[in-house]
Order: sequence, then structure tokens, then C-alpha cells
Amino acid sequence: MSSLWNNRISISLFGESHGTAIGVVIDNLPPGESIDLEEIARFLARRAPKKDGTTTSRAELDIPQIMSGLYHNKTTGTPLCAMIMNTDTHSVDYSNLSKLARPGHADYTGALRYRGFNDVRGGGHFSGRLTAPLCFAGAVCGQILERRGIYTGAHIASIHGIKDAVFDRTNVTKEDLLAVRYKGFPVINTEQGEKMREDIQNARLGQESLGGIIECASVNVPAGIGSPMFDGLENTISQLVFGIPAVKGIEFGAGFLTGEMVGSQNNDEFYVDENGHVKTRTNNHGGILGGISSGMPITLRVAIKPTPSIARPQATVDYSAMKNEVVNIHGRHDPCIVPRAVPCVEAAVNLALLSHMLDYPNFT
Ligand SMILES: Cc1cc2nc3c(=O)[nH]c(=O)nc-3n(C[C@H](O)[C@H](O)[C@H](O)COP(=O)(O)O)c2cc1C
Ligand SMILES: C=C(O[C@@H]1CC(C(=O)O)=C[C@@H](OP(=O)(O)O)[C@H]1O)C(=O)O
Repeated sequence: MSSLWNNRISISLFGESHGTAIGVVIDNLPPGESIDLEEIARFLARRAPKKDGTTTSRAELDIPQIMSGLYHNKTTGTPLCAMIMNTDTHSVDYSNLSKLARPGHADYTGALRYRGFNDVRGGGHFSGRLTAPLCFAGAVCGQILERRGIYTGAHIASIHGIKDAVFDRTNVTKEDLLAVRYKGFPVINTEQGEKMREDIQNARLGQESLGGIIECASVNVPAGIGSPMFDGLENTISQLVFGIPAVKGIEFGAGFLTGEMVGSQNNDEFYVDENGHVKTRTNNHGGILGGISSGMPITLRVAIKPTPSIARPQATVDYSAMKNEVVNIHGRHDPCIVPRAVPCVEAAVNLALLSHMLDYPNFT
């Protein structure tokens, strides 16, 4: 299945970047959950382009129209469908791309997979635009989780090597997550954020694009959710996070650094805290052992590649004529995807956690 994810909760994403609308159908949500639509709008606004030269200038309102599944602002438990209209498309920018593949984008592989019938305008169904309905779904799940004390938050860890401060993996709190949530540019250290913004603006002026890393944490996840082998929390989170276009890597806890440690450095020793809870003194395991939550914060980092569509001419092929060519890309592209992908990562993690929480004994 392509854009259908089904794991207790299911989401089906539909639409193309320059089609009439994009949207999502979410099924198997718990019934009777209040959904604050203003809070959903705030979540979607964090993903929306800004007017400061660091994002695409495409201006979409991104107002979700709820077609089903909410009654008196509460989930009915039957399919919740939200549609978001596409209103600011410039399809002429894509007129040269039906046979010329943009390096780094999905034009070539999409044409192979769909025998040339894929809609290339704005990236079609491969567009980052599809993360708007993903964020809608993740925001709905986030509200259900937060009512139970479970908070997820993310920030830009680095862009093009410029680093933000980090979450304290062992002691990160809900307050730490909320402190960054509604910042216009989602970093902990504002000065470092300014350097990143300047770097992004310079990249755009130099017909370049930048990538980076997003750090995400979830707190108050009860110990004991998830399953081994193929239905672990790492599996589910990764599957959803890789649904975000431009994601190229993920690591949990100390991640790839664990490959450089010895056992006594990497192991997180257990203890019982003053409230009688089992905790670990460090959190290299990122809150997940054997696919199952340990009760420690769940922490992960996600690598985002530089935006494929850059303004300078690039070598490519005309795959209908099988000729070498040069492609000039038009359009209004993000010089860096990372800031806009921060809420997308949160959305993916919210979906994964709620889907596993439904298995939690006495989930109410
Ligand atoms: C929020 C968001 C915005 C994006 N904006 C652009 C863009 O403006 N131009 C572009 O070429 N790619 C953009 N992308 C990335 C492409 O959609 C993505 O690289 C492409 O579909 C190929 O998928 P892959 O990189 O996962 O292999 C964006 C991705 C996200 C998540
Ligand atoms: C519209 C959004 O991002 C788009 C994602 C995108 C891509 O190739 O992924 C390419 C651009 O599309 P267009 O050329 O039509 O402006 C971005 O603007 C959005 O995220 O809402």
C-alpha cells in the first residue's frame, strides 16, 4: 500500500500538490475525544511557509475542512476525513518536467513506478505538501495523547552544520518541549537560529539548498508499550517518519554513536526513584528497549536532505528520448526543508504513540 498506513489507527493520505485538494482519512480513533480546531490550526501554521526568505513563497491557507468523523467537536470513532484545498498553484513552472527528471526529486522514479501517468506538477503526490494532512492527523493524535499527559516536541538540531542546543535526553521535560513549540523558528538557542536563518537566505541567493537534523522527544510515555521484532516503537515511528519526503536517516537515543561505545558506557543503569518508579541514570537507549517503552523519554534524531529543487542548471536525462540534457528548475522552492519538517516529525511520532497506546491496558 502506498499512502495508506494501517496499524490499529489507520491514515490514508490523498491528493497532489497542484490538484484540487489534499487530505487524510483517519480511522479507528478513540470515540468521544474533544478536538480543539484552533489548536489544530496552530499546529498546521507551524508547517506553513513563512514570508522571510527561508521558505517557499507559495502561500496556501491550509484550512482543513472536516468532512466527517467529528460531531460537536468530538471524535465519533468513525472515519475522520479532512480536506485542504490547493489554492496557490503555478503549474506552468513544471511544464518542462514531464520528461526531464529533477536530480534528487521523485520525478524519474515516480514516472517509472506509475508508467509516466504521475502528476509532476509541484511534485504531485510526492510533494512535501502532503505533510499538511499528515500534520492534521498528528495534531489530532497529539491532543488525545496530551490529555493523558504524553507530550511530544521537536526542534532543529542543526542546519548545514550550525548547531542548536540539545534536549537533555535523560531529563527532558514537557516544559522544555513547550518552550520551543510556538517559536517562529523552532530552535532552543535563538542566536544560533539567527545564524541558521542567515545561512538559509544566503543559500537561496546562491541558488543552493541546505539540509539538517531534527531532534524530537516524547515525555511521560508509560513503560511497557510496543512489541518486539516488527511492531516495536522504533519500527512504527520510523515507518511514519520515512513518510515525510526528504527524510534520509533516523536514530534513537545515542543512535549511531553507540557503535563507538563499550557496553559499560552504553548501558543505562536502572534505579528506583523517590516516587518508587524504575528509571535509568542515562538514556542512551532513547526510552525504548526491545521495541517497548521503558518509561524514560523517547528521543530520536532525523536527518533531512537539502531540498532537491535548486535554481542552478543541472545535468539530467530526457527519459523519453533517452538523451542527456540540462534542466533549469523554476518554481517556488524551500531553500531548506528542515524548519517546516519539525512539526511533521512530531506528527509522525504522535501517530505512532497513539496507535501503540490503544494496546495499553485500560486505555481510556
Ligand atoms: C515540508 C516539506 C517541503 C518540501 N519542499 C520542497 C520544495 O520546495 N522543493 C523540492 O524540490 N522538494 C521539497 N521537499 C522534498 C521533496 O518533496 C522530496 O525530496 C521528494 O519528494 C523526493 O522524496 P525523497 O527525498 O524522500 O526521496 C519538501 C519536503 C517537505 C517535507
Ligand atoms: C506547497 C508546499 O510545498 C511545496 C513542496 C514542493 C515539493 O516538491 O515537495 C515543492 C513546492 O511546490 P510549488 O513548486 O508548487 O510551490 C513547495 O511549495 C507545502 O508544503 O505546502
